[in-house]
Amino acid sequence: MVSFQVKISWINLYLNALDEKGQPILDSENRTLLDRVEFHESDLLAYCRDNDIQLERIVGCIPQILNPNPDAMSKMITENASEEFLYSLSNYCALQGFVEDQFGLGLIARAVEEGISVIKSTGIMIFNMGGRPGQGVCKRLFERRGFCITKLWQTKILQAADTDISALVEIEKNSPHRFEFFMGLSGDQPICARTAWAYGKAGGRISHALSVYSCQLRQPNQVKTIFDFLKSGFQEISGSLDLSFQDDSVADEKISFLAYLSSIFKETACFPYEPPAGSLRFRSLIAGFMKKYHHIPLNSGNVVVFPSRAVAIENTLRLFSPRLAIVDEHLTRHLPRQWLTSLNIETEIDRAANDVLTVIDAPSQSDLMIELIKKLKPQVVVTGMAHFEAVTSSAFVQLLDVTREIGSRLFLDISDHFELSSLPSSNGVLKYLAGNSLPSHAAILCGLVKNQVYMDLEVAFVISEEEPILKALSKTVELLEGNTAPISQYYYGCLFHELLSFQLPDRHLPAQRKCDKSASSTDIIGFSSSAISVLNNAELSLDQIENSCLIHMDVDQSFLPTPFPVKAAIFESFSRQNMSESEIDITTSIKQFVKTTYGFPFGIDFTYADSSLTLFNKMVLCCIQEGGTLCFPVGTNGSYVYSAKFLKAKIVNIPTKSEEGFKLTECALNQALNNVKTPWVYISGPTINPTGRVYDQKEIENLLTTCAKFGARVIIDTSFSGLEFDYEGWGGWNLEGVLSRLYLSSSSFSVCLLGELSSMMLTGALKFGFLALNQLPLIDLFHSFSGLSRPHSTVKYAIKKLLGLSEKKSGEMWGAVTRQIKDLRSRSRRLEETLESCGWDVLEPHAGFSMVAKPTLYLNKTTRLKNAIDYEVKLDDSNIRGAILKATGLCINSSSWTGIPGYCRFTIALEESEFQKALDCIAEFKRIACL
Ligand SMILES: C[S@@+](CC[C@H](N)C(=O)[O-])C[C@H]1O[C@@H](n2cnc3c(N)ncnc32)[C@H](O)[C@@H]1O
Ligand code: MET
Repeated sequence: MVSFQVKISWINLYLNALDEKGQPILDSENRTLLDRVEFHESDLLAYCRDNDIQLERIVGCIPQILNPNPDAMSKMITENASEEFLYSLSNYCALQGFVEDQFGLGLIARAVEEGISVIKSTGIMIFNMGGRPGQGVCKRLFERRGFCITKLWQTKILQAADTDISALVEIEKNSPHRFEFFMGLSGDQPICARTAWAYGKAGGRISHALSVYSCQLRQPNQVKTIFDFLKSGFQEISGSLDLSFQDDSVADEKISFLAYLSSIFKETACFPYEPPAGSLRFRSLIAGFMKKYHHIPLNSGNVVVFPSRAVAIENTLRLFSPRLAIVDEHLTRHLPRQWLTSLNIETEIDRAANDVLTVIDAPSQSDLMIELIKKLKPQVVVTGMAHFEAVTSSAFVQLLDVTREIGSRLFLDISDHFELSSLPSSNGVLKYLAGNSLPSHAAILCGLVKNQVYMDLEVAFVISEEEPILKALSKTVELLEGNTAPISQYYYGCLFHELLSFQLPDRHLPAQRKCDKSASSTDIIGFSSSAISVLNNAELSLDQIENSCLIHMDVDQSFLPTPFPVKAAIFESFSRQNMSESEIDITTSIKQFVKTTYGFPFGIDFTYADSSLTLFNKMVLCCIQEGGTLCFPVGTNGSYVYSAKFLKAKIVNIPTKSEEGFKLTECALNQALNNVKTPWVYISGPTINPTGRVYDQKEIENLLTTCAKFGARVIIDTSFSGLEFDYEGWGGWNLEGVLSRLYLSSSSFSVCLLGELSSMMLTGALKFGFLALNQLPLIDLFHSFSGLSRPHSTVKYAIKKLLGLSEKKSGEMWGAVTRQIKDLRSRSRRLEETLESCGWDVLEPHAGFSMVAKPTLYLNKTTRLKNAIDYEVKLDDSNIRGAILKATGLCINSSSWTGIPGYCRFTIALEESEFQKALDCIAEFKRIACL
């Protein structure tokens, strides 16, 4: 209220508080109104907010029509403001910067948002709401902010004669929205503001609905957390927020996730490292849920997380590479088309030569499935369960028995019967596992596929009680997917957490479980030979040892602070509902991006995945199908090379030289391709990972020209680019001219562009990979491998938004990227200095967050390492990784990973304090090794 109102209100209060004789009127508690009422001058609830007053009730009757003279409202309210102006304040409001302004409800919206921060959890807000915008609009204002509404009263009143409704007419002129008036008090057909205004002008009486809303927050603390976060600079997003759902439990799910996201964005600047098997917290929560709700004694180590059920099934089949697998017909849709044939069963010899896996579809009804298993004797069975069989454990027991007898591995999919509910219905498989341990030949697969808030937001997990299987599955995720999108793990982690906090700690000791007989190990299929060789020899991520904190300079991910626009885009993507196709149409943006960034207007088919590694792997499969040979320059990101080996690709390494910064040259490429029949050349660029060197325009033109000469297929991987230190000096790429020319000269030559936007867009854990293809047979072949971890629509929305922001060569996003590049450059220098002073020879990087160095001082040195056990080791360029890890807890990649003899790899996009610790570790290692 404004100041003169305060004075009038006091007068009114006295008139009400005293009787005719001037004596105080006492209420039942012997108090007067004077003891209970205060008046303060305040812009809406500012007084309460500034004085930390928490309210039980907020009652408001405030203007809901824009002033017909918008300039009037921008005047300061002063003691000597004109009477006319002060009067107008009781009827009109100004634009408030809320989406509800478009209905004149901006002031109400602001009052509600201010109310959220000052109301007590059980408090109630009561508002007089003119029904002119329509009941739907009025209710939505509250509901999308997490309120439930009770209508206390409703009537129809004449439009106040002193209030000009022409602002509403103006709104109707510029939008399809129609307000709701009535002719006289008895009219029951609504008329719009324009008609009402004309009718009123001509002497007619117009009316509108008036309701009294009583509003209460559904999840007060969580909604307060969300708005608290939005107020910390993310105000613009509040227009997108939509917390209303038909079903209360769905609304609660969204509210609790957004509150969780608010708190992590507020507290932490970056997403932490998560192991490939899945976030430790998430896996512990899954295990905790199994323990508390289903009495199955599992721990986080029994759980491996996958991006989706389809990916889990395909990857598992690749790990075992069985001759024959039987897969539930509902689960074969995303398997490679090449597998879905029965033609190979008979011709055992052909099969061995082609190394093709055959998958037979089967109905999930257990008697039919069992019959098929008995007849066909598959090595792997993946099946779900019919609904009528899922309640008791008998069908599961039968499946366990028959697969054990035959010597098949069983993966049982319980996705359709798994409920994330505080009262989960009976589930035969889980009931069985409460009393029996899971036999070694069986594992449980579960996709979380029933999301009603964010359709298709999927994560899957596999449960096993076999250590080697769990380890191998985790490594398979690492090799084929890289990681499971952390944001999806956060989402479901939040749900599990809510369910667990709902339950009292279990005070019963877990029941003794029976140990099931296992199949004899000779009968049962083991991992494929390529899998064994990669799993045993590849330098994959190191397992976090409980309670020890490893420092990861061996992960291709940025742990630098997530900048403001990125947080905003992610939060907004989860705030929304009903996104339109155009808002998540990422292809237009990516097309534009590759055209302006690399001069690559050639893509006709775009595919997206959670990571570029996943897309690369599908390309490897295409290469294998075409009988091609993958050619990697020496000094390629080890993860790519290991994945190609795991997938059994034919591989040729093209030599690179130290004096050329381990860059691929035309000459070396020429020599190598001379001896390869169907070459597929992998080029990481413009920025090369791991060396951090850059190919300039001339260099890439020469390389492409050579590739074209041999009709090679080229995979240009831009995933690590966009953070070049000296952009001006380097000048960027424009491939359009050279490729147009080369495409004319060779028909089998083709270039596909692979990329990932996380590093250059600073999205950290929010990964988004794309692949642009432009040759038809290859496109068809590529799509025969459809089992991809596809980015969720929220990711597409956020990435599209950020791409839009990045296009502007100014503004907050641009500033953040520029700062990041400067920061990485200075870090690369700091690391270089430390390494040089500790006896390493560094190859100075020119871009990105990965660099290589040679441990010259340490090679062939025999060192005594003191750790849990003392041991002596003669250091070389590959065991130095283990030695540094044991001595200091720092993880780097050795030369086995970089492929460059002598050179180890370091990533530098660590959280600042971690980076400093890493530098200390390098110095510490020198002290230890040179004792
Ligand atoms: C229709 S009158 C209602 C008066 C009285 N409260 C009642 O319910 O009868 C609307 C009131 O809202 C007040 N108002 C308008 N904008 C305001 C703001 N930003 N902060 C506080 N009060 C405001 C006006 O001063 C006016 O007293
Ligand atoms: N006379 C105003 C109107 O018609 C009421 C102002 S305060 C809710 O909306």
